[in-house]
Amino acid sequence: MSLFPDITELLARARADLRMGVPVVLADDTGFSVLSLAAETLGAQRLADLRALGGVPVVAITGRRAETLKARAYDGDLARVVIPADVDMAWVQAVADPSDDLAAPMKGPLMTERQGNANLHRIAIALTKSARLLPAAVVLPIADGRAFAAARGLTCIDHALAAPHLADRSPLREVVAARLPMEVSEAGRLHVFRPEDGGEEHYAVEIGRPDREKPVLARLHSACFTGDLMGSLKCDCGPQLRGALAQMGAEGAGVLLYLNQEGRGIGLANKMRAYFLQDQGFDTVEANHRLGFEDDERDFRLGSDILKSMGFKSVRLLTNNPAKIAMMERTGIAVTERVPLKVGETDHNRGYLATKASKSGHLL
Ligand SMILES: Nc1nc2c(ncn2[C@@H]2O[C@H](COP(=O)(O)OP(=O)(O)OP(=O)(O)O)[C@@H](O)[C@H]2O)c(=O)[nH]1
Ligand SMILES: [Zn+2]
Repeated sequence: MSLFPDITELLARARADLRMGVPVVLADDTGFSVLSLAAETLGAQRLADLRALGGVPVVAITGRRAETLKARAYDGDLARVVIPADVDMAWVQAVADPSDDLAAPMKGPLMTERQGNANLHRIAIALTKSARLLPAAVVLPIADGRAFAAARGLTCIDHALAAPHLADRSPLREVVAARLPMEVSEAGRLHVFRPEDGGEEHYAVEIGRPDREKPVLARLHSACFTGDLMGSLKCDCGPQLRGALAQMGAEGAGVLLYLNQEGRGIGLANKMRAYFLQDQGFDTVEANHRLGFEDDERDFRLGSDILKSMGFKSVRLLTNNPAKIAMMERTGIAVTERVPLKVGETDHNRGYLATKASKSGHLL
């Protein structure tokens, strides 16, 4: 029945709910269900109301965050930290947010759950990540979640339907393309791609009319508000963006994908949290881990999705990142040449570039 929202639509709704601080219900096929809220947007009243339901609420955090907090992650990739009855909102937020880890370390040991199934907690964390919030969810088991959700107008997510969607990217559709004369080339065109799941749109800037049968000069650029637009000296994104476009203009052909994966896929707010940690002495990778993220949360497969839908089969890829080359090759876009893109080293980003080379395998 097409007048009911499908799982993609329900997930989009759940992301919006979590960003606003509204709970969502997660349910599996065994009759187990939980109420889940994003730790970042949890309000004091909702915590009190959650407690009034009875049972033991936990904060589900990633294994990365658990490592920093020295909490035992019995589920491997995540830990279920019990919320003691006598703590307040600030405690929950300190579990999720590393900003005060050094100034006001949490008094441990944190108790983590070992029994039971963490599948719904895993979905809860994945939802907070895809909502670009801190990767931490307050989770409480409830009886008959589907009826609970229906009675309160809450979004209810079915585990079996949601799991494959959260692990994969959503199909993209080209919405529009139009001529865009630019400084580097008057023969520019901007294409806008929209995912089915209500997520971020991505763009392709096509320069000239590249031959689809030959390798095209291409760049997969990830959004960096601070570097691309503000002239930040902390990274090399702005010069890379302009350098890539200039080279395409000079050659008369190329395609630059502008992927809205700000902060290597963690969003601008989390990237700024990472910058706050970097000012405390952590490097770019350590900062991501302390927040509970992996080094790089981007999905480059959508780059090959866009290139293929534009008719390209092979690329000369402007990059220093071997992961991008590997992902293109694995997803059916041949990389005939790596074109190095070394521009914009400053006193401020020298350490950042060195960390990317030593920890993330970037080519110098
Ligand atoms: N989380 C996090 N993201 C950052 C930081 N500095 C820059 N970024 C983001 O990193 C991404 C940079 O991506 P790219 O320019 O594609 O860089 P790359 O993966 O190094 O690959 P190439 O530039 O192709 O060699 C952008 O999304 C930036 O917003 C940081 O310190 N932390
Ligand atoms: Zn940047």
